Amino acid sequence: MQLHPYTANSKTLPLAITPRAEDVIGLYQTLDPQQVLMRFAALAKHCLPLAAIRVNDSVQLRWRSGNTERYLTTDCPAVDGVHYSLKGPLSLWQEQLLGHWHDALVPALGNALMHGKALSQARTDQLTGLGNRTAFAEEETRLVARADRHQRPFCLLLLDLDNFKPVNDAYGHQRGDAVLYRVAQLMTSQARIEDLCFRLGGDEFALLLADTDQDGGEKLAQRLLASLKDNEFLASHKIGVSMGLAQWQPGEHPRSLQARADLALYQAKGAGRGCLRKG
Ligand SMILES: Nc1nc2c(ncn2[C@@H]2O[C@H](COP(=O)(O)OP(=O)(O)OP(=O)(O)O)[C@@H](O)[C@H]2O)c(=O)[nH]1
Repeated sequence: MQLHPYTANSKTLPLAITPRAEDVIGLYQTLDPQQVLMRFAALAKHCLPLAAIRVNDSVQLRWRSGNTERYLTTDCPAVDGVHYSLKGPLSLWQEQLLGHWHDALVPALGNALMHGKALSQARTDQLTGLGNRTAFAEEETRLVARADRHQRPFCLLLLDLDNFKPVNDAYGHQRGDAVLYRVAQLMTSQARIEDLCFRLGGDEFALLLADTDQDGGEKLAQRLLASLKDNEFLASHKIGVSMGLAQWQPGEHPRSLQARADLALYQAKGAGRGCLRKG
């Protein structure tokens, strides 16, 4: 089966899908992986029962042949092409059909997946793997809309490390990076799965706590504070953490919530650091 090249720039951002893929799925410069998958699944239904499932960076196409379930997996493409594997014996026409799909659609899927990956990288802090400031702003806006609609509480917890600069100065940036990474690890291990953790920049972190009121937020903050204090690596570098907590008020603008949490953080710094203040 011939692999069609896809167009990508030096940063492997997808620029266009191949003309043939365009013919078949009827999408021009498709950039949304979900859209491509939905279109793909819709097309596939005309031929035989099949579902397209996104599994991490792969797309798995599933269908039934008699009583046997078969699948084809496309991996997220390397720069030189798309890898795929076929499971189970196929009839000639199935092979032809898959070949046709493969030729036409896999490059498009590859492009779309790469775009998804690029989008996700643009929202990720490369050092810690947490969401970055862009992701924070998007998620905060989303939470405000959700809380408004469902009348649910949510909290913003801001963290700022104490005495971080001396670590960089005394041991170098690599050690400073290790401190930041450890803080991120402790944040994610203490938070619930639905809490969202971010590094806003430098030694500033944030947590968005969905469906959580001030009391719930305080419990998490105190637990996190204790685990940060107990951490030997951080303690050996005399790293502390100050925190500011604010619960979103109905109708409140995200900027105002941030300002209240920021003020609380400032008060925690003023109160001697290593503690939590509420806004
Ligand atoms: N290692 C490392 N350092 C960084 C990074 N980003 C910012 N910094 C450093 O973080 C430090 C932040 O400075 P401050 O906010 O004054 O740090 P601090 O000593 O914790 O100050 P207080 O909050 O007043 O206790 C600066 O020295 C920055 O150079 C990074 O990605 N890696």
